[in-house]
Amino acid sequence: MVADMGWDPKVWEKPMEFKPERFLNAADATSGHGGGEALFDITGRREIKIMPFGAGRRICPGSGLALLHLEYFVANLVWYFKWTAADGDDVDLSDKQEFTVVMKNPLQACISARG
Ligand code: HEM
Repeated sequence: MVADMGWDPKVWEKPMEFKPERFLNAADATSGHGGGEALFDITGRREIKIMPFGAGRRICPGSGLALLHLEYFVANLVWYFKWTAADGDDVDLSDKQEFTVVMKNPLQACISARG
């Protein structure tokens, strides 16, 4: 059901396309209000288009900490390593049923330390 939300073309433009820029301009995504117009709201206060932390009274109380931590973590990975796609890499986001549902052809990244 949560996955169906993410694939709903009435909610997301070209939902199956990898378009991380759809989440840009979302400075107030966690608070649901504040500066800038958010393209989405993960708190479910205004609308529910995506709910990685649940919604309502039992929403994850650690979401603020988690988002801060993840931003720091990803920023460090970008800062310390050079990222390139593996030769002949062809990402296919379609479902493949294994023990869990996985990507048919996941991204294979080559990383090397920045000099
Ligand atoms: C990326 C990281 C995280 C994700 C995706 C996540 C996601 C979730 C989800 C989906 C729920 C269930 C919400 C519901 O029942 O509607 C939840 C609950 C909860 N999370 Fe997180 N969480 C994350 C990190 C954290 C962190 C860092 C903490 C604490 C420091 C935390 C503490 C909790 C607690 C205590 C609950 C239970 C809330 C309740 O039942 O009232 N979570 N989380």
